[in-house]
Amino acid sequence: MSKIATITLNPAIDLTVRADHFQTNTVNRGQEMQLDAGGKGVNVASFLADYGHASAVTGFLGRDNAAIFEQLFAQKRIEDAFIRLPGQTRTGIKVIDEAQQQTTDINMPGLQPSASEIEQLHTRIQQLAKTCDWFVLAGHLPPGVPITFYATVIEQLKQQGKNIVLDSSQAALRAGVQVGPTIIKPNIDELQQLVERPLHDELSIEQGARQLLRDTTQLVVVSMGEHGAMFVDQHTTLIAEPLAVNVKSTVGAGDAMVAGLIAGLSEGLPLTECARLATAFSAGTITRIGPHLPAQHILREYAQQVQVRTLQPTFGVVGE
Ligand SMILES: Nc1ncnc2c1ncn2[C@@H]1O[C@H](COP(=O)(O)OP(=O)(O)OP(=O)(O)O)[C@@H](O)[C@H]1O
Ligand SMILES: O=P(O)(O)OC[C@@]1(O)O[C@H](CO)[C@@H](O)[C@@H]1O
Repeated sequence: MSKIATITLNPAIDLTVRADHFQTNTVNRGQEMQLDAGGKGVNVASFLADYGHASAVTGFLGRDNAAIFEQLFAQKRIEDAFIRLPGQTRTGIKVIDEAQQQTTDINMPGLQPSASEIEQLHTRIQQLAKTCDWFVLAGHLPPGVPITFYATVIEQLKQQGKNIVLDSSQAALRAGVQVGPTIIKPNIDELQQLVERPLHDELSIEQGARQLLRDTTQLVVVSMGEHGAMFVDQHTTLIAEPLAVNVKSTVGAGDAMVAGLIAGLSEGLPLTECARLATAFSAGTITRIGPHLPAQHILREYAQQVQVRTLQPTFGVVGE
């Protein structure tokens, strides 16, 4: 079975507050509150562990509040290859409103690593490359890290024949996309930023996603929230409809999709089945708070329920 490494330069302790009928500029009353170790790559590793896949995590963790992460890694047998920095990992505020089915995020900038700590991380990634076949590069870069960080790592890992999934945003995503990671997982906002135009319907989203394909980028997965997800490769465009579940929190829904996709691909499943499994992982996490999934047999049942349809691909339309 493939071993997977996730790289999170800017993890977060997610403070989720449920405040139904949440409104800005007024006093809100909360109903429940929970703290979880989070950040995109941490979530991906946590979901993979729930499904029985071994993984390693790296990036930067603040030494002063690392305990919540260390507990998660120990509980789920995730290899902890994080570099410790002085200070505290950022906190991410997540306000969930079950009544209006809304999630509001406030993400802080995070701890700034020094140049030598960034160098240490490059070395750590090279060490992980000795045992891992899949690399997930995920999340916003912290202050002080060059926006070309992901691009540099992708180029190195590609030369070593690794599979790389990129899930980031803004300039770091743009730079990373240019060097051709194996898979890119933008949401609609991120895809719009990349192609610099509004994407209003399935056809325009498909054209935008197809623009990112190249020799080395074999698959673009566009997550579309309550509208499901689009899977675009050289030959096919699939749309996986979301499952009708009772949504508690959508935090980490995209990370679950990345985890499900890798689980499917490393099992050698065809794209349609990968799309089903990825959607099942997302459905499994949005029914709860925190980066956790239901048991494997429930995920497999969910996967069987996911409707996947084919969209007629529009080869060559954009950029002609
Ligand atoms: N309200 C919803 N109802 C049903 N399924 C949902 C809903 N929101 C998200 N999903 C499922 O989760 C998947 C990923 O969601 P989304 O597009 O919100 O990811 P994302 O923006 O990358 O999330 P994050 O960055 O928080 O991980 C969707 O493709 C869909 O299958
Ligand atoms: O600031 P970034 O790195 O873009 O996103 C961070 C974050 O919102 O992503 C995860 C959900 O995907 C959360 O656990 C975490 O707080």
